[in-house]
Amino acid sequence: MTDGPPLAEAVDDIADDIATMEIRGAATIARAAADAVAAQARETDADSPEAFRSSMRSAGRRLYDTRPTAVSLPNALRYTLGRMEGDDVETLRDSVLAAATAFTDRLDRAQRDLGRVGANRLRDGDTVMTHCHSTDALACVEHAVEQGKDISAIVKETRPRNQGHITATQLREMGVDVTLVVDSAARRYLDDADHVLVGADSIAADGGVVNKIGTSGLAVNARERGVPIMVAAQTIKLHPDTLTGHTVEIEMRDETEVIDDDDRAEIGEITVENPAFDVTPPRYVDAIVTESGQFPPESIVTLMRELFGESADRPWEEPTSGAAER
Ligand SMILES: O=P(O)(O)OC[C@H]1O[C@H](OP(=O)(O)O)[C@H](O)[C@@H]1O
Repeated sequence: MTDGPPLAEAVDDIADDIATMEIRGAATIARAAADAVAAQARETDADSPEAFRSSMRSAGRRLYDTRPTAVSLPNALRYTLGRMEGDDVETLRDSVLAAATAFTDRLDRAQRDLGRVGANRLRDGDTVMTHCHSTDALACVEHAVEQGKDISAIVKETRPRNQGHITATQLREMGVDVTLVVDSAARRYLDDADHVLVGADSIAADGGVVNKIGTSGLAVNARERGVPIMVAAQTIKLHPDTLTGHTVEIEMRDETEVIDDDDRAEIGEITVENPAFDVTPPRYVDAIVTESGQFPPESIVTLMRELFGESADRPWEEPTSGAAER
């Protein structure tokens, strides 16, 4: 719970579901955040413009504090809260609802357009190796299949939460042949792969790709084997804070995702670490596929500047004292 203006039930529910990963995947999180913002705008009983703005910021902070790594979440808040305008409650409410709808429409369009670009990199008969579960990455395969290409997949299970099982299920629904392997078998099976295809939770200004833990090791092995590494990431994955030198916070998740309490007790005193993400340096990435085309990682900064300028707003934060409220 957050101190401050009351939150719509949907905001608390969605925030809890993001934190516990009932809702997961960067694009899905962004959509859920926009839905939560819309619910707050609809349901708040704020009766003055100031109270309305404060209530929306409060919802934004509750959502922002759930998971730290996927920038799609703050970018969803930037888009929806950043377009809040008006001098009365009804106009403010309408502006937020319109922004939330526009944002989710853009998400759908971006993933479709990105899928079309990514599919062009896949040839008939190709095999992709996947890591974790990414809707952006799967959009590329789906589009290639729709083009009539025969695509196979080697799917890494992706410990500790086994999101590879979701990938395998969805690829089968597309009619793709799937071979599921444990993470440690990846190098052995890279010889059978034509591409490594992964998503991203955040992309830094230097082209570094923040994605599920294990991506960087996979990329290094793929480079050594000569297998190209393709990252599918719509532009809401671009992390504007990195333009000004900030680093991306890597989420550390609960130890019980790695080992249950009984097994742990049996082993004796140990330290357990569970980072959810790692950073793949740009030199191991061949292409970042976005809805605006594909980019070598080193030039992604140009796109980032175009979209965000030089700095990133934080419209969920309280204005500093003395600053005029927009
Ligand atoms: O936006 P889409 O492409 O669906 O997902 C992007 C990324 O989000 C996931 O994180 P988590 O499972 O939420 O920790 C994975 O790391 C995946 O590559």
